[in-house]
Amino acid sequence: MSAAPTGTIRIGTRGSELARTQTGLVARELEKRGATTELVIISTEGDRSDAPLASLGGAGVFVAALREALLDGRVDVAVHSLKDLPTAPAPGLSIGAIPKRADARDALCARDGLTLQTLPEGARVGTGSPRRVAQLRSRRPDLEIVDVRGNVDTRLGRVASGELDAVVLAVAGLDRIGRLDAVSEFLELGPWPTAPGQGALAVEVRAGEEKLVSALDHKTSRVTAEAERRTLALLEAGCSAPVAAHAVVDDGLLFLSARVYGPEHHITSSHALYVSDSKDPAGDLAERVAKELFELGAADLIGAP
Ligand SMILES: NCc1[nH]cc(CCC(=O)O)c1CC(=O)O
Repeated sequence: MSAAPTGTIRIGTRGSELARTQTGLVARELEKRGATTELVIISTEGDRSDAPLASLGGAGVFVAALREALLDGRVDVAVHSLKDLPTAPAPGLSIGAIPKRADARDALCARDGLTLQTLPEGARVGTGSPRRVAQLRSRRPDLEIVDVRGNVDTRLGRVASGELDAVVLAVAGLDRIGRLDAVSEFLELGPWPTAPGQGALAVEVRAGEEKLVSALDHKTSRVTAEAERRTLALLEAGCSAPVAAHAVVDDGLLFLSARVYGPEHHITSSHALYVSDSKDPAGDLAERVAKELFELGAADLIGAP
């Protein structure tokens, strides 16, 4: 592979439509600020294989190939969906920017405009996420939940073909690929909190090269996403754990609510603190919330089969 022309920022992306669109958004923002960019598509084991994700080593396979390309110097920037990034820091790499976050909600995409309430008894609903499975079970124990994976378009196609009655997807992803038309019900974050970091992008660079992208960083998006992800890390739960979290900043106050789902019930903890009262508001708040979740029995729920 030849070196990039001087001054061109090479941005690595997965090949899916959603990934390319997300990367395009970041490229455009960098170009607005005077950079020249080039998209480099990195195909990953997760994209090439139909094997169950868990057998490939989890969602981390999508991330690992991009990180290798960064560390090898094949690309200068990698764009990830923040919720797909493991919470452990990657040696030699750094999240240089978390741009302004999109809608963090999930949506039901059902045939004929059906909602969670109006889906017929025993309807077939597709999702691959243990959190979404737990949420569906708690709202509608009668539904038949079908394990699905693949790109957003593939999942929507299984509803269009009649194989499934509905799928649950992130609003942010649907919006980015122009498929909000498929939504039959927006699921509000109070009753239906979503994955830590959902709706946010992570712009990763080699450590020390943060300046390349730091202009794209959005403070509020970073502190809220970080509070949610720090909670996940403290719970020692991975990206496939049935954990939901939602943080907002309002009038200088950072609110964080996190929920852990078990087979029979869920537990929730919510706290708030003034951002200006702490050197590490996201970390401090996450600690309070995680501590309370442990007191409520989180360890048993996360360990439950
Ligand atoms: N796990 C796949 C994934 N990773 C990021 C998004 C959507 C975009 C986002 O949440 O930022 C999706 C699809 C989905 O969950 O519907």
